Amino acid sequence: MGKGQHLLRPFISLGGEMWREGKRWKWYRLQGSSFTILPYEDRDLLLSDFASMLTSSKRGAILARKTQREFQYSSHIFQSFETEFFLAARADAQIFWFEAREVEEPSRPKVKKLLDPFTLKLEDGSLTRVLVAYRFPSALPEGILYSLFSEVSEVALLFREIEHSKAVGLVENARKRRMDGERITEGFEAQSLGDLALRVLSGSSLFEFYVLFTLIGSDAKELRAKERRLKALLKGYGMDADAPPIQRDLYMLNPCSGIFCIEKHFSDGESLKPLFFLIDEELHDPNGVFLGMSGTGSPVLLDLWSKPNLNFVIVGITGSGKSMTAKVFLKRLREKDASIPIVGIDPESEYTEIASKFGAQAVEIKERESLGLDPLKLMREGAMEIGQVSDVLSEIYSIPDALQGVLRKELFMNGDYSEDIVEFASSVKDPTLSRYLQGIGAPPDSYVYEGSPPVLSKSVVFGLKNVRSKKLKLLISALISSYAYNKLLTRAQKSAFFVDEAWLFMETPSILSLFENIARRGRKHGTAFLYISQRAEDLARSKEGRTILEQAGTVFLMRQEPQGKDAVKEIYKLSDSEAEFLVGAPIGSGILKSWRKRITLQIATTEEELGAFSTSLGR
Ligand SMILES: Nc1ncnc2c1ncn2[C@@H]1O[C@H](COP(=O)(O)OP(=O)(O)OP(=O)(O)O)[C@@H](O)[C@H]1O
Repeated sequence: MGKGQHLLRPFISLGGEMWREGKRWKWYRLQGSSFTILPYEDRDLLLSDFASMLTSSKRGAILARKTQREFQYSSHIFQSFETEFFLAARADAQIFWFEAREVEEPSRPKVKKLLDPFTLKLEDGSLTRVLVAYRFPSALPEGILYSLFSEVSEVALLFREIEHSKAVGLVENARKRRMDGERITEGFEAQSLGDLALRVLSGSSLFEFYVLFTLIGSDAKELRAKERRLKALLKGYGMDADAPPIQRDLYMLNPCSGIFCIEKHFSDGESLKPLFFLIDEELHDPNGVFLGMSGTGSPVLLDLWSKPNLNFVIVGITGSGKSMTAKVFLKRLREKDASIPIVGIDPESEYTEIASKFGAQAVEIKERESLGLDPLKLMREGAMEIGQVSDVLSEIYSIPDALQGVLRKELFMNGDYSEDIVEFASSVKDPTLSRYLQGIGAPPDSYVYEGSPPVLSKSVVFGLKNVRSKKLKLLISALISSYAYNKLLTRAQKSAFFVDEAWLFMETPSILSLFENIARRGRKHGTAFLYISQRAEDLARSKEGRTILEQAGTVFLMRQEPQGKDAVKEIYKLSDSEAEFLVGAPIGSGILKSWRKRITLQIATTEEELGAFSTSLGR
């Protein structure tokens, strides 16, 4: 379209008033949220807040601004985007939505000159063009404006409440004219007029509103390309926008230039809900560990200790990037604070090779090696409770329910009189129970119990790949985690305990519940519990597994099997599209849910990390 035609557009009209009434504005910074991946009920709440904020502000502007930033981790620079949201409202309005915080008017580069009627040159040398939406379809998908951020540097919604008596007159008039078959020119096409009239007549506020898009380019070519792409995007939604020749005013969020104003559009608060755009995916815990980039390109910083619950669950199919996530997290955690001890249970010995990267000692456990993990001694040291010892032994030695009470009683009565668990097993009076416990005194199990336990320095990862028997793997994991937790973590102020391949334990509820117990006690000692697993759907089937999944303050959901997605969908109340997203999630990405926040996340690794932390298969 030739530029001259802009002047003929019907959306500049005469009769403007000053929009911004001098200096009686207050600016607020508003908090965005990851609207698009929230459950429907949470979205509805946000939309209602949005409508309430408009109604209470009465007149103002909501502004979203995207800035490209460089984010540095170590010596690596990552390109990131930050979206900031502002509200300009009348000084007497009470604003408390979206964590509104009063701020100075956000500074922007000043206009240097008008290059042509549709292009501004800014002080920083960039070129700017402000487009105004002049056609809206009768139904808009929610969050639409947010989807335009790929092209647009700023989105602004200017709104002004129409005095009620005037509003009633306006909608009545428009309705009459429509009934008379007259063309509606005043922007009522955004919603069904009948509904709007009803709502306005029953007391809803009517707003005059404008939607502005600010494009910024380093030169005319880039600006033109952005404008073309934006218009194409808008067309897809049945919207049109163009640049009117009052660019200086529009840049200052003023829809009028002297007596010229851009064409008015009207809506009530309810119908403005789809224009909600306070959307970003940000998780910036102060002092958090850098994990990667959110879906909106913002760096994600996670501080587990700032959450009311320190558990961190990472679930995804094999190869989705779970261990990479855990390794990167642990390494960067230690870089931030070298005093944090880490204990890890590593059934496939994936971490032992690289344990030094997060300052941990690697203990590779072999099957016929004295480990000194005597449950009686652990009990005496306070690392395990009688109930836990009895549950673990019952499961490992397949003791029938009827005899479990007997075992517990024996432990209670005679535990203290036996030197060690082998002696205890041979002194058990009940002959049937005694038969079940025979394995305790014979190899290979006896190796687990005899000798002295490993001397542990500050942090340790136990690799269990060489323990082939699943039963022994489970037994050793249970005992060694209790031992190490008690030795290393209970005295620290902050610590981390991780279990990879946690699905291995799903058939042994006693061990899961031991972990769960560590997680629960961990809160008191500041122990962050990382629980890394495939097969979330299988885990969710056991009571203990489900508790761990449900109660984690932070969860990273990575790629899921099509047939397995339903469990995570149900537990974490995911929408259909989120569940679908997880089925196709690329390596290293997924949905991170941390306390009240929910974002999509791509784990960012440096070359060095990728090289060091990839499994041989991955490499
Ligand atoms: N964020 C990432 N960026 C790039 N590549 C990655 C990322 N995460 C993982 N990978 C690659 O994918 C491979 C598999 O990842 P990883 O071992 O973490 O998967 P996993 O989910 O733990 O699998 P398993 O359950 O089999 O242990 C890695 O070896 C690495 O090469």
